Amino acid sequence: MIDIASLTLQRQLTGTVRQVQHAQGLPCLLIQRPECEAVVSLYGGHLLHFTPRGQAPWLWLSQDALLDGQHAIRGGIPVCWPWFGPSPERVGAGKPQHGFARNKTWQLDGISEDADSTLIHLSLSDDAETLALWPFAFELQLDIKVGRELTLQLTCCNTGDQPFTYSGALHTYFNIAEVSQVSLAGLPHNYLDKLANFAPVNSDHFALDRAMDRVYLQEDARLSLSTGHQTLQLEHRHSNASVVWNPWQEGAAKMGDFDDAGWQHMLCVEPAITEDAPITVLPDEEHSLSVTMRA
Ligand SMILES: O=P(O)(O)OC[C@H]1O[C@@H](O)[C@H](O)[C@@H](O)[C@@H]1O
Repeated sequence: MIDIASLTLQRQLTGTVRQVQHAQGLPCLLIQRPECEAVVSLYGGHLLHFTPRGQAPWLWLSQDALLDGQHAIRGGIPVCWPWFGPSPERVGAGKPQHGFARNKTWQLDGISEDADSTLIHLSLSDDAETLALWPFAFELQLDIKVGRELTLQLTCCNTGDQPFTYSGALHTYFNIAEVSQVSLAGLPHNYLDKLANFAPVNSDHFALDRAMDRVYLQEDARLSLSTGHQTLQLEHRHSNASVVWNPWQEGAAKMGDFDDAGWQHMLCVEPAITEDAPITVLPDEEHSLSVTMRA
């Protein structure tokens, strides 16, 4: 979890939002409200931390996460866009896993506050670097609403004159008390097992007792996740899959930014648009992927 004491105050932006800098250099927004506390990194448009008052943090962040603004951040909610997973054929081989949005610095467009929530508006547009990876003009908007509950809405607008096709995910790392205490309800009985070359598997029981990297094909999932700290209701919108991932001990050990004990305290449950059914956005049109989480 992020240490709020490692954030240096730079500027009070509104009654509930301060611009801060993490000790490793990352520019962030610290949101403190009577209902909750949250930290958003402008690098990646990345929610690092969300804790409703009186509860355990909802999100896991690796103790070894690289918060230097040069590397994708291990934990929180990375934005995977404009593709999910390895670069697909239509994009060309050898491009960054999960797209480029998580490795770009986003712009703060505005902050709206009301009696029970704060809404952070971020955006990212094409530039020479993104056009070299993916030759389309776009504006990507991320609205993060924090209060007693949490909503993220990722909207991509086609600002060019060619249609584009995308996949993506809000790659949420949940903070769990202990792997054996996790339950996840609302999944279909079939999934594609990425650890077995996407083999279809039929199973009516979910237990977090091994490495998993699963694609549950389901539109607009309604899931109930018991983390051992609390039970969260997850409402995915305009997604076609829920991706469930835990690398387990061996997998985590291969990742330099994954702390040794971390795999026992995290589970990713990700609203995703997968390459099975990517979305095409016409010029001047837009598409949104979103999630709401409530205890
Ligand atoms: O290490 P990365 O690029 O952040 O990806 C982490 C994981 O993200 C998951 O969403 C994928 O299903 C996994 O296959 C992948 O290993």
